[in-house]
Amino acid sequence: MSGGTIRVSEIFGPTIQGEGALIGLPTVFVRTGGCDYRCSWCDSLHAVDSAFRNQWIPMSVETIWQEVMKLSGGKPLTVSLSGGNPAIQPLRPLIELGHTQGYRFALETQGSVAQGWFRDLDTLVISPKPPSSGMLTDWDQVDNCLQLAAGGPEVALKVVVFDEPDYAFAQQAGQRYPQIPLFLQPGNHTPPPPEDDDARIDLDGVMDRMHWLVERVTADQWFEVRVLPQLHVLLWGNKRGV
Ligand SMILES: C[S@@+](CC[C@H](N)C(=O)[O-])C[C@H]1O[C@@H](n2cnc3c(N)ncnc32)[C@H](O)[C@@H]1O
Ligand SMILES: Nc1nc2[nH]cc(C(=O)O)c2c(=O)[nH]1
Ligand code: SF4
Ligand SMILES: [Mg+2]
Repeated sequence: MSGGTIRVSEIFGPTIQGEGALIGLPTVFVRTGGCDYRCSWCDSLHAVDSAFRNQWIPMSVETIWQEVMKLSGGKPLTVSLSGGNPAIQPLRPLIELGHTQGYRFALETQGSVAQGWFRDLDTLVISPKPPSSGMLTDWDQVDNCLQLAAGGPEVALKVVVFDEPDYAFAQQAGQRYPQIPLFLQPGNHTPPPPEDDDARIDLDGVMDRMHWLVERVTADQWFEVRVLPQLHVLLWGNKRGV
């Protein structure tokens, strides 16, 4: 066994990456269990809420890798590491193993925990949490994440926006990191678990927020930002495993 075990909520795919910088790219997801945050609107509570802890399996790197290989048919692709907060798991050995076989790794995190192995990633997406989440962003930690990633992965920022205060927060993020591509993503209202498979998100609300966001950034002549919906949410709602 190489390294410690990783707490896994689910492994699924291939599907397409539905969000941000890699939108549309075929990918296999490894979703880790456990998060140091609890956002009011988290759409992945099954990987956050300790009520689901019994569904998080401690897996060896080898077992995870077998599953990724099976799902991808052994053909290298980008593995998306999400959660929960994947940054609290010992992921370095998994990334090292996958790289030896030509796979790439994109990791999604809120930027609250920085790891030395961020530099080994191919893509790092930091998604600082706006006021509507109820969480407080520690920008020093986001800085640490970016410092540890320097010279390594492509980095992008992604901010979920539900309302005007969230939009102002996103503008601050853009001003703080003018060199880093910034993606704005309208929030969705997901019904809480155990509803999953067919649970309907408020698609009309998502579309309204998307329209509003486009109007907002164009009226502000904010021409550096990118506005994208969650493509997988438009296609499948909050269904798991896609
Ligand atoms: C479930 S999180 C897991 C990774 C990490 N904990 C994070 O928040 O970046 C993956 C992405 O989904 C976004 N997200 C979570 N709930 C959402 C919602 N209700 N609407 C839109 N995006 C959401 C997060 O902001 C993050 O960018
Ligand atoms: N297709 C697809 N794209 C995604 N992008 C981010 C996701 C996530 O939940 O982290 C996600 C997800 O769950 N599915
Ligand atoms: S940080 Fe990410 S996984 Fe954790 S509660 Fe917030 S959106 Fe959910
Ligand atoms: Mg999701």
